[in-house]
Amino acid sequence: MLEKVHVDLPGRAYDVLIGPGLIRSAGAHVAPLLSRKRVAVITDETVGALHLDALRAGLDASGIAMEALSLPPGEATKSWAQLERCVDWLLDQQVERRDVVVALGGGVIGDLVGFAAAILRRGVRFVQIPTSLLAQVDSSVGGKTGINARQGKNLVGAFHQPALVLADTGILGTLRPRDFLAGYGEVVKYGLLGDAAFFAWLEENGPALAKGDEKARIAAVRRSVEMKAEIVMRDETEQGDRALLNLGHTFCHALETATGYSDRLLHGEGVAIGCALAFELSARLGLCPQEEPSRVRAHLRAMGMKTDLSDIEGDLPGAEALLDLMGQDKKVVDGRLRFILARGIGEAFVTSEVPRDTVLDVLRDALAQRQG
Ligand SMILES: O=C(O)C(=O)C[C@@H](O)[C@H](O)[C@H](O)COP(=O)(O)O
Repeated sequence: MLEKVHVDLPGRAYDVLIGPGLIRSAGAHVAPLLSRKRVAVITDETVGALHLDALRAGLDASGIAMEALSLPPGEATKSWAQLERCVDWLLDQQVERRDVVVALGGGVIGDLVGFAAAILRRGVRFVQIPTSLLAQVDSSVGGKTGINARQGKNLVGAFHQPALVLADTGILGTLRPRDFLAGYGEVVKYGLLGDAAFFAWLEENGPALAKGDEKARIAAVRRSVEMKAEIVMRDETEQGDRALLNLGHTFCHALETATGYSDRLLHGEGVAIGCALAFELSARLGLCPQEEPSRVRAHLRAMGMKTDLSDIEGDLPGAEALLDLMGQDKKVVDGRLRFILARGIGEAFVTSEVPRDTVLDVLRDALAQRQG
């Protein structure tokens, strides 16, 4: 029942293995990468309590010793302070250039540990063992690593590809429903950006997938990773096409900064809301019929997901302030915002031809609904 997606980057090719039981069999997959039989694992306290013993047993079965560091869970861990802590600990463990660091956790741990590996001794290999749906379908693949800065999300980082990704779908059942659905926001993104048939499949199979249908989960993770791998192989460092993977993220990152990277809004929830706003903006600009954003929203609602700004509790800044936060987006060129818009479901494209006033109108209307 194991699926494999190969990310074929010259000199940095790697496999993404997808299926149940991969943590318990991790040793067999990691062993070929090792020059000595030990690894340094970094995780968070929640994931560590659930999966560290299984990983230790899985490595031990292949004679691999492990040392582990557990960090606090949550987006606030993607910080300078925790980066320093990781690097300091890895140096204390005398991790050498030919060793392998393992990131066991969700997107926060994968991004942070990947960045620590990228700068440790100018680059050490790392293995991603993503434990959230979001990390399995998105952040563990493609080599974007980094931390957040006071000025915005993911503003400090490096491209550093993993040497292997083990996406153990058997453990997705340990996720809180809220975290599972947040990850599903990224799954929907793939259908919206480039595969209308996949989006239609999600409309039909999303509810079963959320309830725990293992076959549907594997199929969704596989298709998402396949789409991500295709785009990353075309454009590893986001000079062009890779920006498509940022659908919904310009809005999302501004909202995450506005809500202080807190529990008020999980990253995947922001992506879902951001995708709905990107489709709304596309319809306002006459790029697609109004039925398209309505269909996007209908699916997110049917899945019980956050869909609109009115689903975010507490205060939000005004439209102008949100637009200012978007100005920190990494896609900005010569001070001009670039958006991922769509001519329809599955037909996204990158453009900087977006009038500021139309974006403000969309934001103002979305904010007005919160009062309504
Ligand atoms: O891998 C990519 O490329 C993506 O844009 C995937 C995003 O879903 C992901 O959240 C990424 O970390 C955001 O990248 P950023 O460059 O906008 O920080």
